[in-house]
Formats: sequence, C-alpha cells, structure tokens
Amino acid sequence: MSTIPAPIDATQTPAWKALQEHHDRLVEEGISLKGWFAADPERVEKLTFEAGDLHIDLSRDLITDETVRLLCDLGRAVGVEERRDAMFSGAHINTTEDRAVLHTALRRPKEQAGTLIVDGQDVVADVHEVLDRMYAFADKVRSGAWRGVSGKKIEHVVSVGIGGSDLGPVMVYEALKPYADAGIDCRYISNIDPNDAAEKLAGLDPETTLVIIVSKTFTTLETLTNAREVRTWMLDALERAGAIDGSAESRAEAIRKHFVAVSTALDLVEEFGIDPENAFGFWNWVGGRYSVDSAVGLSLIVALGPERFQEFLGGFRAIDEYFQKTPLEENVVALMGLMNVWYVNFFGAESHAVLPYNQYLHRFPAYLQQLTMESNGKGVRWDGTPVTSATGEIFWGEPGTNGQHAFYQLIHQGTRMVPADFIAFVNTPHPVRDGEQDVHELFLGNFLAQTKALAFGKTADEVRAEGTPEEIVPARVFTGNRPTTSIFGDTLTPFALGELIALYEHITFVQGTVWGIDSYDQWGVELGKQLAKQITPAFHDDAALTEQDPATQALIRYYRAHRR
Ligand SMILES: O=P(O)(O)OC[C@H]1O[C@H](O)[C@H](O)[C@@H](O)[C@@H]1O
Repeated sequence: MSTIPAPIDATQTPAWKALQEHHDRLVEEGISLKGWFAADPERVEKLTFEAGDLHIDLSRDLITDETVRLLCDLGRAVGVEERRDAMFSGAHINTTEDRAVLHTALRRPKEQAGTLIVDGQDVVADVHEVLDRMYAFADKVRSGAWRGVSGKKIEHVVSVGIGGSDLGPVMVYEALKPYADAGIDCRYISNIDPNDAAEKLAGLDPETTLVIIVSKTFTTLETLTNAREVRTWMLDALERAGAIDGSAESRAEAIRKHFVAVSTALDLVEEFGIDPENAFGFWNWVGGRYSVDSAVGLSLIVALGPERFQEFLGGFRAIDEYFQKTPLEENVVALMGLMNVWYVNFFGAESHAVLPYNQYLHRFPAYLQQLTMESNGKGVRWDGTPVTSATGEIFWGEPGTNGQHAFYQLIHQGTRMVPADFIAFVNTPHPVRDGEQDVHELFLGNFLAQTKALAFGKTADEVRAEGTPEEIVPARVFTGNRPTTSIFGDTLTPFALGELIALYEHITFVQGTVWGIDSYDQWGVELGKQLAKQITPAFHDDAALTEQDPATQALIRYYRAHRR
C-alpha cells in the first residue's frame, strides 16, 4: 500500500480560479505581446533565465508578471516542491507500480555513495559500480583490447531495443556524432518489422560487430524476436566465414565475444545465453523513458567514450540541482511545466511543438514524444480517481529550417494554438561560408525570424503598405501572439544535451503533478500487447479467426486472400 497522499485537485484550488479569471481578463483586454513589450521595458530581462548553461527566454510566451505569480501559487497549492523532494529522496511516487522514481540518482556523483538508501539499497554506490564496469568494458572495446571471435577489432555496434531502450540511445548517438571518436559506428534495431533488421544489418561484417541487447524487462516481444534473429545472423555468418565451426563450444564463444546485454532482469539475460559477466544491470526505479543515462546508454559509452558520458551525466546533474534548489518564481524548469499547464488547461492547446534548429537533434522530438506522452497521457490520477482537467498534450516536431517548408504554416496562421519550443546553439562543429555569408548565421537568422513572426505577426496595414491587392490582404495577415520559448545554448556538447533531457524530464514531472497523475507507469500500452498475442494465430487458424470481432476478421480475410 502506498503512503503517498491523494492528489490535490488543482481545479478546486483558489490559484486555479485566479488563473481562470486572469486568463479571461487577458483575453478580454486583448492579448498583445507587442503591447506587453512596449509597456514593460524589462520584460526580456525579467523573463530570461539561466539554467545550468542553457539560456532560456520566456518573454514571447503568453505570460505576464501576474501569470508567473499565479502559476507559482498553483504549483505550491498542488505541492510541486514537496513531490519533487519526495521523488529525489526515493519515495514510491509511482503508486500503481509501488516504485521509487529515481532516474535522478543515475547522475549523482560517486562521493554521494551512502547518502541515499532506498528500500535497503545504497543507490548511488550501486549506480557507480555498474558505471565503472561499463567504462572498463567500453575502454576495452574502444582500444581494441576486446576483440571478436576471429581476433578482429570491433568497428560496429548493433543495439537491439525498443521504446525507452532505443529512442534515448538513438537520439543521443545522432546528437553527439561529432564526439564519436573511436571509429565505431552504431546502428539501432527496434521494430519487429523484419525490414528494420534487414536494413540495419546490411553490409555489416559480423567479425567486427558487437551486439547489445537492451531491454529493461527482457520480455519485450520485439526485442527478443530481433535478438534471436541477430543471433542467428551472427552465428550463421561467422560459420560461413570460417570464424567458428558448428560446435556448441565455438558458438558459445562467439556469443561471449559478440553479445552483451543491458537489463534489470539479469536471470533472463543468462537464460538467453549471454554470459552474466557481459551483462549490465539497472533497477526498477528507472523508468524506460528515463533510462538513457543508465546502462541503457552502453552503446553511447562505447561510441563516445567514458569521459564524454561523464560530461553528459554532469549536464543532467546541473539541471537536477537547479530544479531542486531554485525558488519557484525563478525556476525556469518549473515555470516551463506550469506554463504548459497554462496553455493546455486555460487556452485549450492540444499540442506542443519542439523545433530544434540543429540537425543533430533530429531525433529529439521523437524521443520527447515517449518521455512526455507515455508519462502524461493518462485519464486517472495516482489514487485511481478520474482526472479533473485535460492532461497530456501531443508533443511533435522536426528540425528547423525543414519544418518551415512543411508545417509552420499551421503554426503561423492556423486556428489552433501551438506553443513551440525553439532550441538552438551559438556554435557549430561545421562552420561553412557561402561566399561572404556565414551559413550558420543564415540558419540562426531563421530561428530568430520565425520566433519574431510568431510573436509579433504582420498587420493588415503593414500588408497593404507593401502594395498587396486588397482582396488578398486577409490571407497575408499574421495575427502574432503565438507563444514560443527560445532555448539557446553555447554548443551542443554532451553536457548541454544532458541538460536538455533533464529539463524536459522535470517539465513532464511538474505537469503530471498539477494534473495529479502518476507520470511513471504506462498501463496504456498493455492491452494492445495482449491482443497481438491473441490475434496473431488467427492468420492461419480458423477457430482463432472466428473469435475475432467482425472488423478484425475482415482484415484477416483480406490478408489471407492476398498473401503470397
Ligand atoms: O526495455 P523494455 O523492457 O524492453 O521495454 C521497452 C518499452 O516497452 C514498453 O511497452 C513500454 O511502453 C516502454 O516504456 C518501454 O520502454
């Protein structure tokens, strides 16, 4: 039985009512970022924050001094600070699974060993025991001391995992490619669609390939199916190449040299045939979507090296400490979470765009979709009662400038409010000039242009002044007052990326707390898994087919008629 107090219904607090009145008043007066900037010369300064080394500007969000004050009142009324402290200290805030939520312990420094004992476990000491083993393993692979069964150095890593065991590592690997300095390339297989493995394994030399099977539970259908497929591919190819003979011993030796695993279920790893020496554990208090900084990041340590990974953890830690220690009014991490509540519950925003102006972050929106939507897409609260307001907006996005030529039209002139986070960095690892023009500045100019257009728009008079025929004036008007947050950093380093991830982890936490939901379970993915097991036999079995509903039966009949 959980000892976590029932959630406070945010909608019944005086702060919520005050926010509703404040919202209605702003709408009645007419929301005008232009007007707000004109009336308050200090607006930029007041609404710009330094969190770690991220520079975050909320001045073009639809908030005033009063909004900030009321949002903080709401945060305090629902106990954001108390719940934050409970999470960091290892309380079982994941009530439906009766678990602690301690991804923040993954980045605590070694010196803190002994200071966080949860359920009888010295959490920090355990974290560093695994980190040290991973660092030693990665050093061996990177230096060539670890060799494949035929004595060749490892040049490729194939990581097999899905969801939280895939999206984080892929996103970080892509984001930090300029730091991959050991000549080891990583490929990630996730989908049970055999096309994924076929494409990722194409052209790989098994003698120089290391496979990492990543699964928190080690029971996930996709991952285990792909793991078996990759094992067969590896053993057959090694045998064809003469690197092993067909004997059980040589096959076991090949698995020992070419397969490692990451899981919380080390017994199942061993059952799969992987040497426990080559297995790296983590704990049930790390949610899958919060696990990229656990052993789940093993491929990253191999590709980037232990030092870069330590810097990455340092970035998370900087934001953790900031989030823990900064008073709410100045705490941009908490404010961003509260502001998302403001947009969802008071303006009716249904989605939130995340638009990185950095091609290396091209998988960041996909990663955030699991982090935010699997966490906050819930309809009941942590005590089992229904939610009392809308929850879980849809997160989506693509890198700029690509998105500008695709979907920004809707953000600029559509009928829906889409709050958007723009993420950009001052420096690039690839400085390029086009004649006199610095191309990175041309790129960043677009980030600044888009946020400016969204905030301040273009009036009918401005459009007319350009000589536009009257009948097309309305189509060329931009209303402005479309909210954006700008996150600017120095360089996309491992440290900065750790900061960005921790920022969104805590934003998600704050929103979940206001809504009273357990952001750390994911029961919503279970039903589909169960039904897939029940339906799959119906492709061939008539008795199983007749048990299905009419729509499913009809699709299976279509399948049967067309299968070659
Ligand atoms: O790491 P695994 O146990 O294989 O789980 C992989 C993924 O599967 C699920 O169904 C969950 O919805 C995800 O939260 C999880 O990350």
